[in-house]
Amino acid sequence: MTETSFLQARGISKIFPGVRAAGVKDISLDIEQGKITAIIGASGSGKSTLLRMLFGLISPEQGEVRFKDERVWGPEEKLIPGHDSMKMVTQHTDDLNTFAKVWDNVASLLPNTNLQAKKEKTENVLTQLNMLHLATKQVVDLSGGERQRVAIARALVMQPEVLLLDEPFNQVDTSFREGLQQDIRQIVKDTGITVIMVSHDPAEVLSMADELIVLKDGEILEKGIPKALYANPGYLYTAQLLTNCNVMDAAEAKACGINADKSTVVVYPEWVTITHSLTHKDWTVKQVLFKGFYEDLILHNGHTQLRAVNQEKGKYKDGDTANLKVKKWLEY
Ligand SMILES: Nc1ncnc2c1ncn2[C@@H]1O[C@H](COP(=O)(O)OP(=O)(O)OP(=O)(O)O)[C@@H](O)[C@H]1O
Repeated sequence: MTETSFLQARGISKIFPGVRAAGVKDISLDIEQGKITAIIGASGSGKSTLLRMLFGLISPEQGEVRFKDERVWGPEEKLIPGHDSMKMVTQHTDDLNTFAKVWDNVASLLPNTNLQAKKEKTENVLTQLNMLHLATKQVVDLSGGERQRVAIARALVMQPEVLLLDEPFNQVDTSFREGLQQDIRQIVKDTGITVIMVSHDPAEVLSMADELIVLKDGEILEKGIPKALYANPGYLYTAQLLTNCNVMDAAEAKACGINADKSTVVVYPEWVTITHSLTHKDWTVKQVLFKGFYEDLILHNGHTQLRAVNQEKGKYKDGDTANLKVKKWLEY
């Protein structure tokens, strides 16, 4: 078995009939063991369908999914749909028993054949997810973020080889989200579990994933490691998924000092440097948006609007004139 044959899809398709026959079209991919792979794409691009096919919840109409060189069976071929070595967590934590304690929600999934092992496994997983202190609380008394942790603990206690996460942090507020993301990264490091996640959040996929797969209209547009894809996305679509970038035509780019060969120019906000200027009055600060440890400046030159990151908070106010320089840009 080669390293790349851990989990693989070969030419899988699933088209849902309708006005715009949508779904997943002829996808082939290899998921590396012990890594976090994130599937990103616009709404309706087929992310969830792909994840569900990898798990065996949807049968491909063409092609096949293989896990450790064996076919992943679809729901028609298996009594309990979903591969036994995989577990999936979505944003809907419906299968939690809200009136039972956290401990029982997790432990109840394990057999009673070895009570000591049952206790140890439950304790381990609650410790890994930093929720041992909540063990005796009823789920009904937990916050949305804590409930998501219970759902993940229930998946992990079964010691799956693959954990599939379909936007599991959607309902979780930012502070909770980051803690959970860190814990999952740590669990991957400690246990070697393989994670495949679907997410809309650029910050989340960039910080968590080892590999990104970009889906567009049911097909893989490109893939790569987050740093490389962020720095040099092959498509405008990817750049817009990964960052709130400035998109201009060649004439607008010229006003920013860019001589572009192609028709579309992309400038990330952090690639714009600004200096106060009393002589160059081309650009005016239209808005200063406080972002915590930095500011976003919305600059205007009469025709073009540009978003720039400013680390020197308080330096600019609405109406200031500014000189700007673009350090880097992408052309499409
Ligand atoms: N059971 C279904 N029946 C009909 N069409 C479906 C079904 N499931 C998905 N689709 C369609 O297939 C396309 C892909 O859906 P999917 O949920 O995989 O996309 P997604 O990228 O996960 O979207 P989102 O980010 O909005 O969740 C969409 O156009 C969707 O409407």
